[in-house]
Formats: sequence, structure tokens, C-alpha cells
Amino acid sequence: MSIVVYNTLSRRKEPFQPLEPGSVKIYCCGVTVYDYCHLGHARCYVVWDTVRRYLQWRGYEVRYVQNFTDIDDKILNRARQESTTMEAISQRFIEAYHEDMARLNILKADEYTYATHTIDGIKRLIGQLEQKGYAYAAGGDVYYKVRQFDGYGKLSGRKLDDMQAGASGRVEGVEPKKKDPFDFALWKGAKPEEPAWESPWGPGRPGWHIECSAMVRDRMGDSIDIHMGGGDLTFPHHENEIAQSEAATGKPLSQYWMHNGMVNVNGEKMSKSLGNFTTIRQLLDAEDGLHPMALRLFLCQAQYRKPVDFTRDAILSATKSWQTLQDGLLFGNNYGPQLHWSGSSAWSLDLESDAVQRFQIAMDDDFNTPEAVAVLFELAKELRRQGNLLVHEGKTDVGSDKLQQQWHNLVCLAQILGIEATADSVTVANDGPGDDEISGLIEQRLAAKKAKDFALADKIRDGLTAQGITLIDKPGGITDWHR
Ligand SMILES: Nc1ncnc2c1ncn2[C@@H]1O[C@H](COP(=O)(O)OP(=O)(O)OP(=O)(O)O)[C@@H](O)[C@H]1O
Ligand SMILES: [Zn+2]
Repeated sequence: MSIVVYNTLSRRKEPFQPLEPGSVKIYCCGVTVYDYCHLGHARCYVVWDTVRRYLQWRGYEVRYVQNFTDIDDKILNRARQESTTMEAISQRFIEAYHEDMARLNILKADEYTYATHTIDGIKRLIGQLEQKGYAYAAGGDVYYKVRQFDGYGKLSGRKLDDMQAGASGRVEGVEPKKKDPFDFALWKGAKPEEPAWESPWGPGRPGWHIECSAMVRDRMGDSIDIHMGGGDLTFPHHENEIAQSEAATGKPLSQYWMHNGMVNVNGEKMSKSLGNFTTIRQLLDAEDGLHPMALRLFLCQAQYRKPVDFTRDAILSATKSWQTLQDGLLFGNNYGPQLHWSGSSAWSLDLESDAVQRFQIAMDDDFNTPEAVAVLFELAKELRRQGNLLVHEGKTDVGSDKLQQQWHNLVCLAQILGIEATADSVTVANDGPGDDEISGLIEQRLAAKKAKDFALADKIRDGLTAQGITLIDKPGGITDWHR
């Protein structure tokens, strides 16, 4: 059975068939580096990391390239504000990008490309476009002649005539050098005190759209399998990439175009330029911060093309969900020794099991992570039930080998989604008592019992029960507990 992928270009799901059987070339639009990454970026890169991991698990050799836009007005503005250089600002936020993504367990790209390292490729591409009649120089700038490219609008479904008729406001603010309001800049002539590179059209710097076309071509060739990015980039960025690349090469730039839905705040896209953003580090490092895996799990619980709203309630429920899953993922660490389990290296994923099959069916269907996560929860909840039986009754009702296989399945499937738990990563729900607090209350209860204050002892136990903590009294005055 093959994977099906929703292709923005055809507006439908299509069977996935890479250009070269067995290998997949992916390009993903990266960040413009002038601030810390926010939750929209967390979503974007968690989604694409999950797709990449899944394709790898399905046996494809994946080559994944992502860029940093390190030339941009917004970077220049920030550099001016801080009396520093564009390079210094880019450098700082590229480092921060890597730190934030590592915390979310996002794999490094096979290659990161930088606009500033691609100037030659950009100039070559602009030169070709000019030669073929798709670009014209005008007073130090170079513009792309949009009406010259027949397929313009095929990705976004927009028609130039409709845009003009229906939304004339969108094409206002036109630079006077353009011949047509729809044309866009490939090269921008140097302005005083701005970084500039020499070119056949005079000193200047590249426009944003041409960077990605040139980077794909330089690093991966004329045609790739999947081009990814946020849905906000469909128009104009990706539409313009297609126009540039395909006019120059005469070949399709990408077979599949995939777009993630937006993280919104009060119905509006979270974005650096709108200033309505929460950074990844703010969310994770707050006093009652979210565990990075809780964030990753939360993002996987949404279908990748749909919008997501970040609210306080969503964050609380993400923490609770993560606790349940984490308990399942740590089942072997917590109960393995008691169940006399052998080392986990002897185990492999049971491909015939119902859980693995359902996981695969879900993921094959355009990377349906919410369904895949539901399978993980079923496994985790069953393991929790078995853990409770072990604590209460001293035995499980499933054979030890079967249980170990189930646990192994859970750990491996979660890993395909980039979700992992380590024994030292145990988190406590913001509204629940911590381990130390529980131990303290158990001691107080024992002291109350010794003093024959049974009312107080019961009150302490009932208080814990109300918070989901079960106490188990054992012979010898020992009290075990579990959540
Ligand atoms: N709110 C969001 N939800 C999901 N993806 C997003 C969101 N914001 C940006 N992205 C995606 O993250 C990637 C990098 O985006 P970019 O650096 O342009 O961020 P931005 O916050 O939109 O910045 P700016 O406001 O300056 O355009 C792009 O693929 C973009 O589509
Ligand atoms: Zn891009």
C-alpha cells in the first residue's frame, strides 16, 4: 500500500511516487532570522520533521534541505535598532533556532542553505530569466515579468485578471520602476548604507522569492519531490518560486507541494511581524512551562493542514495528555525489573500487530497524526491498566512477553512521531501534587494514624484521591501510591 499526500497543486490527495524510486528530495522554506522562533514555527517544523521521519521509516532515503533567509529588510531594521550588523543578528537567531528545534526533537536538516551563500546561483538564475525574456532590468533593480509566465496562479488558484478586478487594493503601493503592478523584484538595487553585492545590474541584493528557487536548484537540481512550507507562503512566495524556476528550466519545480495550517491567536496568524507571538522558549521556560514533548504531542494531535489555536486550556490539556503517554513510554523503566524483562534490544516492532497496522494506515493517509496518536494512547492506557494491576494485585492479566512487545511497539511508534520520554523527563501536571509533596502527605497520614487521628488520615487520603492519586497500604506500615 502506498502513501497518499495532499498536493496543494492539484488540490487533492495523490499516491506518493518520488521521481527516483526509493529516494525523496525535500526542500522546506526556513525562517527569516530576525527574532526567536514562535509557536507557529514550532508547528511548521514539527509537522515537517514528522513527515520526514515517517518517510524514512517507510524505507525512503530522504534528503532534506532547509534554508535560512539571512538577507531581509526586517533583519536590517533590527540590526539598525541594535547598532549592529545583519550578520550578527542572523547569527544570533540561527543559533537560537537550532537550540529551540533540538528541544522539540526536530532532526537537523541534511543541509542548511543561506541566502548569503547563494548569491552566485541567484545571479545565474536571474541572468537566465532575463535572457529568456521573463525578467527586465529597471534602474538598478530587476523584475520578474509575471504575465509572461502562462502557469502563473496554478498553485494558489488565483487568476491575475480576477485579482486585478476584485482586489485592486492588493496591487497598490507599486514601485515606479515596475512595468506592471504584478511584477516582483528579483534583484533590488543598493540603497545607501545597506549590504550589497556586485552584479551585472549594479550593486544590490536579491529579492526573497528568488533565493529559494536558486537554493533548490543549486542543492537539489531542477526538480524535487516535495516542497514544504506554511500555508501563508502559498501566495505569493511559492507561486513566484514556481514562476521563476519553471520559466528558467522548463521543468516542474516540485511534484508535490505541501502546506501546514497556521497557528493562530484570536483568529489571526501568529507572526513575528504582527508581534502577536509567544516564543518557543517563553512557553517551555516559564515557571509552569510546558514540557517540550507535551508541545510536540499537542501539535501532532492536530491534522497538519488545519489551523490550531493556542489557549491556556489547550496547554493544560497537552500537559495531561503527555503525562498519560509518558507513563506508557516509561512502563518498562518503571515495571520492567519487577516483570523480569530482558534487555529491550532483543525486541523489534511487531508489524503484524493491530496497533502498528492502524498507525501505518493513519500515517499513510496524508500523515494523519491525530489518528496515529490515538493508537499511541490506546497502547499507553492499556499499559497503565496493567501497571495498576501490578501495584494493586501483584500481577498483570497479560503475559509478560506480550506486555513487553506492547511496550516496545509504543516506544517505537512514538519515536516515528519524534516523541520520546526519558526517565528523568517525568513531569507533573501543573494542577497536581509532585512526588515529594505526595511522600510528605503520606508521612503525615501515617503519623495521624499512629496518633489515632483517623479523621485526619482519611482526609489526607481523600484529598489525594480527588487529585487522581491512589494510596495502597501494605503490611509493615508501608504505603505505595500511583497516579
Ligand atoms: N503562525 C504560523 N503557523 C504555522 N506556520 C507558520 C506560522 N508563522 C510562520 N510559519 C511558517 O514558518 C516558516 C518561517 O516563517 P517566517 O520566518 O516568515 O515567520 P513569520 O513569523 O511569518 O515572520 P514574518 O512575520 O516576518 O513573515 C514558514 O514556512 C512559515 O509559513
Ligand atoms: Zn522559500
